Amino acid sequence: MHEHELQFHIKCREGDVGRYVLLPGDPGRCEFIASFFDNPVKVQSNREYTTYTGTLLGEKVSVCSTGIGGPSAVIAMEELTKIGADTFVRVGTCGGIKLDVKSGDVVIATGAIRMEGASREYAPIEFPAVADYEVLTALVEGAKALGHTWHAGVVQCKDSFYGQHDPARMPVSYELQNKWEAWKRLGTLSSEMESAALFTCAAALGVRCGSAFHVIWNQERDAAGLPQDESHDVSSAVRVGIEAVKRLIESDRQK
Ligand SMILES: O=P(O)(O)O[C@H]1O[C@H](CO)[C@@H](O)[C@H]1O
Ligand SMILES: O=c1cc[nH]c(=O)[nH]1
Repeated sequence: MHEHELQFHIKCREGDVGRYVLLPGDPGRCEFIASFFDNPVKVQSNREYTTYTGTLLGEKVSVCSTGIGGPSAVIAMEELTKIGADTFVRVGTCGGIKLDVKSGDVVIATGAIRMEGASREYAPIEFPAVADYEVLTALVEGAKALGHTWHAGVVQCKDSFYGQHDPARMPVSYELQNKWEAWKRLGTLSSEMESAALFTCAAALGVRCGSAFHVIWNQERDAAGLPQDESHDVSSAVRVGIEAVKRLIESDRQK
């Protein structure tokens, strides 16, 4: 499929999106993210993929939702790359694992555990799913500038949301629970679903990708009997993502 052609899933073509694209999972988050752009326009909506384009600092930027999980996320990345995007910032939600990661905090992924399927079709399992250094740095600088409570480190990705939340119910509980214990001992910050596939796909395509998340809750704090809220306001993570894109635009202009 060529760049001038309408892409099969996102239904966008060359010219519809900017070089910089924010990638939320939830299509319902796109309008809010686009409200930070100048002159945002809804470009398309098909399946889980809703796309808006506008500008930041005079540069064309877009937001495109990816749905839940690695398979649909890498379809978005593949098709957006074909029509000119080369820098991706996932803005998602996650559940905390490390005890000091609390509801309402922002987590920035330095790398992602590949306990999912899509990345295995891009790289052997020995290849690490890591964030692009420039995007990662921009996200950390953005979080610091905005004064949010943030953490940077490894996140875990999986394909089954309920395998994370109710592992004992699964016939493979012996595997899920033992691995979860390992992620805890290894200091893993939180769990989400798309970054491992996106980071690995980005490496295969030669594009840049990083991720920032709003922490909804922390099941390990619950298990430890620690105080715990549940927060669904994703605006801090979105602002960190927008701030990072602005920083990337500025630093790319210096190159
Ligand atoms: O809020 P989003 O970006 O969808 O991210 C997280 O939320 C979904 C699960 O509820 C998964 O997509 C997970 O990665
Ligand atoms: O606990 C959570 C919260 C958001 N997304 C996940 O995958 N897990």
